[in-house]
Parts: sequence; C-alpha cells; structure tokens
Amino acid sequence: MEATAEDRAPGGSVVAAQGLNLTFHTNDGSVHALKDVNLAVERGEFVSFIGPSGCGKTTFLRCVAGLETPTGGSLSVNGLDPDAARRARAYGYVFQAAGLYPWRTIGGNIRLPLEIMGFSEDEKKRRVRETLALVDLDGFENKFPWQLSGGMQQRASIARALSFDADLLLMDEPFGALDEIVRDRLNEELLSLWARTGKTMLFVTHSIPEAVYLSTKIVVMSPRPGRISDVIDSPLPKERPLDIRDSRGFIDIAHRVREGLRAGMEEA
Ligand SMILES: Nc1ncnc2c1ncn2[C@@H]1O[C@H](COP(=O)(O)OP(=O)(O)OP(=O)(O)O)[C@@H](O)[C@H]1O
Repeated sequence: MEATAEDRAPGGSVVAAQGLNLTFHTNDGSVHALKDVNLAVERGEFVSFIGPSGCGKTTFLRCVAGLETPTGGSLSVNGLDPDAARRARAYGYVFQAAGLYPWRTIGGNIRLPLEIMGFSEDEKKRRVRETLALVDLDGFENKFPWQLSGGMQQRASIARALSFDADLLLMDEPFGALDEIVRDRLNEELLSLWARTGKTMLFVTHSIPEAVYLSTKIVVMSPRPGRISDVIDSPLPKERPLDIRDSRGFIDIAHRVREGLRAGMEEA
C-alpha cells in the first residue's frame, strides 16, 4: 500500500541525512560522489546548496527524490524512505532547463502531472488556474512554451512542480541559464512565493548572492568526494528587498560562503 500524507511524522525533519554516502561504479572506476553527508532540513526552511561543479549537489537532490540510491548511511524524506516519499508525491522537481513539452500549451504542461495522478477535470482546471496565478502567469494558459521568454518558461516549470501541492520543492539551478536582471526578478518572486506557500525548498545554485539572498540555511559543499564543509543559518530577516544585498549582514554571510568554498577547494 502506498504511504499517504497522514502516514508522515508531523513533527520530524522534512529531510534527514545521516552519514550519507554514494559511490558510483562506472567502467572507468568508481566516483565517490557524496561522503558522510549529515543534514537536517526543517519544515518551511529555504536551503541552498552551493559548491564547485561535480561536488554532488545534484546527486544529493536526486537521492532526496529517490532517483539515486545511496550506498551508505540513512536518508528520510517526510519521515519516509525516499522511494516511499516519491510514491507519496512528496516533492515537486524543477530542473535547470524548464523542460516543458513544446507540443503542449503552458496549461497542458502544468496539467500533465495532474493527469498522471488522476485528478478530476474540475480539479485539474482549478489547480492550473491557481498555480498560474501563483507564478504570475495568468492569461498564458493557452500559449505554447516558445511564445514565452526563458524566465516565463521557468516560472511555468515552477507552476508545474507546484500543481499537485507537494510541500517540498527541489530546484536544481532553475535560474542558471537566465540573465542577471531576469534572475533578480525571479529570485524576488520565488521568495514571495515561498513566503505565501510555506513550502520547504532545496535549491542548488552556483551563485553566492543568489544563495545568500534566498536562503534560511546555506549548505556549502566541497569537491572530491562531495562533503558538506559548512552549514550557515542565515540571520537575515524573512522580508528581503533586493537592496538587502548591500547590507553589512548580507556581505558578511557572502564572505563566509566564499571562505567555505575556498577552504573546501584547498582541502581537495
Ligand atoms: N550516474 C552517474 N554515474 C557516474 N558518475 C556520476 C553519475 N552522476 C554523477 N556522477 C558523478 O558524481 C559527481 C557529482 O556529480 P553531481 O552532478 O552531483 O555534481 P554537481 O555538484 O551537481 O555538479 P554541477 O554543479 O556541475 O551540476 C561528479 O563527479 C559526477 O561526474
């Protein structure tokens, strides 16, 4: 029988990793992608993962999503093992490329997971309308992806991940391919969406300002094998206008992230 929302431990961590290890075995040898990762993510947190290319950020997200199987340690998602959490539709996943089907309209793309999950026609309509409003894309339901800018496509992809109302959102560099101005705006919108919905966010980025601006917790990772080198609980207020990036508090955290990244590189 599939686990349901009622089966989940209400008070526990949304994500709990203890001594997590993952080694990939390939024809060229083995790659130790994650080493002794310990992390607890509480409900409603916004957690960013930052680190050099290849340090295991995507691999960690894929473990949470039940798409990779750790080779050691333990991992739970909403109190369930990741595979059970995946079957209970515990999370929405947003990738670097928006990944919208070009032959489906924006509404059709958002409807897809709802069709797979067997929602009623009325419910599908309601959810498409509501999630489009959440990402500020009202009126674009019948457009095709190519009729939207890159930033709008990425918002549609976020709407798709939100449509079935999972309380955990996994986002793998969703704004990495966008220019800085669009990215700034989407960062502001994402923060406001997070404040309105109370979702738990796991967010992978290469950008220090993006990580500091968005997060309540920043996980700094170092390469070969991927480890957590620092976890920073942000003292910044929840309300964050973009110009907070010029404040002393912001600059101090950015400095600590940079130092963490540098130390990790030197150890590697
Ligand atoms: N399926 C796989 N088989 C073998 N090795 C893999 C596999 N997936 C990832 N790796 C290796 O694991 C390591 C971590 O990869 P991962 O994609 O998690 O890094 P990342 O931090 O997300 O990198 P980037 O910032 O470039 O996206 C890398 O060395 C990568 O080559």
